[in-house]
Amino acid sequence: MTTGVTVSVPAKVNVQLAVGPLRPDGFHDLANVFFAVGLHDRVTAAPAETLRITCSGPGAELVPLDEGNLAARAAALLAARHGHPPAVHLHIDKDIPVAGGMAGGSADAAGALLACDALWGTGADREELLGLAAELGSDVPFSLLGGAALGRGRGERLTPLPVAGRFHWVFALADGGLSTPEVYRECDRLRGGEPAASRVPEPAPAPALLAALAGGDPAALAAAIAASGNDLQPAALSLRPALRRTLDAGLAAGALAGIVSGSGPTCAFLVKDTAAGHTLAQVLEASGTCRAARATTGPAPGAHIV
Ligand SMILES: C[C@@](CO)(OP(=O)(O)O)[C@H](O)COP(=O)(O)OP(=O)(O)OC[C@H]1O[C@@H](n2ccc(N)nc2=O)[C@H](O)[C@@H]1O
Ligand SMILES: Nc1ncnc2c1ncn2[C@@H]1O[C@H](COP(=O)(O)OP(=O)(O)O)[C@@H](O)[C@H]1O
Repeated sequence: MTTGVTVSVPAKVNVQLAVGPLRPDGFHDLANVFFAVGLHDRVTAAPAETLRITCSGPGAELVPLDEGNLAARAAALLAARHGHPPAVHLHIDKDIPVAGGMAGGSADAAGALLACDALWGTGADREELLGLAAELGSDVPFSLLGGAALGRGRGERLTPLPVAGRFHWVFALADGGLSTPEVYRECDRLRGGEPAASRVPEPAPAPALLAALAGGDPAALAAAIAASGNDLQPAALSLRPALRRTLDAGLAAGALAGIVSGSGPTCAFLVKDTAAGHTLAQVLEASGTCRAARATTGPAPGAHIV
């Protein structure tokens, strides 16, 4: 008897996020260098009469349990495409910070696609799942893929990137989230508003950053992050000035690089090894500039059945 299918899905950090002009459809063209890390949500799909969502873990109370939940939308989309009734109980066990700039909702959507496909036997291939993922959100395809990848377009057109070895990270989790559309709007405002925000040059990945990933060189990656960085960081800092203190605390404690993760407010710090990660996490927690700090590594594999 099938009791349920559980899928594990990683969080991401954007080691480079170059944001281009505001497009007429309200999105921005990106050069988005995604990197999957070892914080995971687990999505379990179990047989049910209707579509039902439950959620546990830190921040679960912030996750919508209605049809607005990205995992519910994923299940409904897959069901509709295959003429299957959208009947499933999805349980989300969260470890990815909610509204933290680490693609937690996208992870849950990717997890729901894979788990429902297995539970229902819809037999969607990789290409179909990636297409459905792109309909659900710009970051959802990468949650399926994992590893490291360059996202073009609004972030959904992926090219896998080679990475040598493992990179060590510490994530400083913040109290409260930031809204992704608000951060993009603030980015446009800081650029001088329309039409100036539409005249920004086309975004491009930094060759030195891609070489540092491929070479497995943390010092070179740190230099490339400092040089190319995250175009949404000024907007996140403008909306949440306290993040400056978090970044300063991590850098003062010896991190190789510090960067706001995507639209924030999580801050990501690159460190040289496991020991440095544990020390930095302790120092950050003691600094009072974050709610909690987590040391982990990447690249992590994309959504997979466990
Ligand atoms: C900023 C990033 C970086 O990876 O992630 P987060 O930090 O939110 O996790 C992504 O671009 C977030 O992608 P995702 O969260 O999937 O966004 P979507 O649901 O597709 O879009 C939400 C809203 O964000 C804005 N948006 C998103 C993507 C993009 N390339 N340009 C945009 O302007 C639009 O206002 C859009 O209506
Ligand atoms: N399964 C889900 N998990 C988390 N948030 C979700 C989910 N479905 C919808 N949301 C909504 O998406 C918003 C963005 O959450 P999330 O994807 O965690 O952050 P981010 O876009 O910063 O990476 C949340 O505030 C929440 O209202």
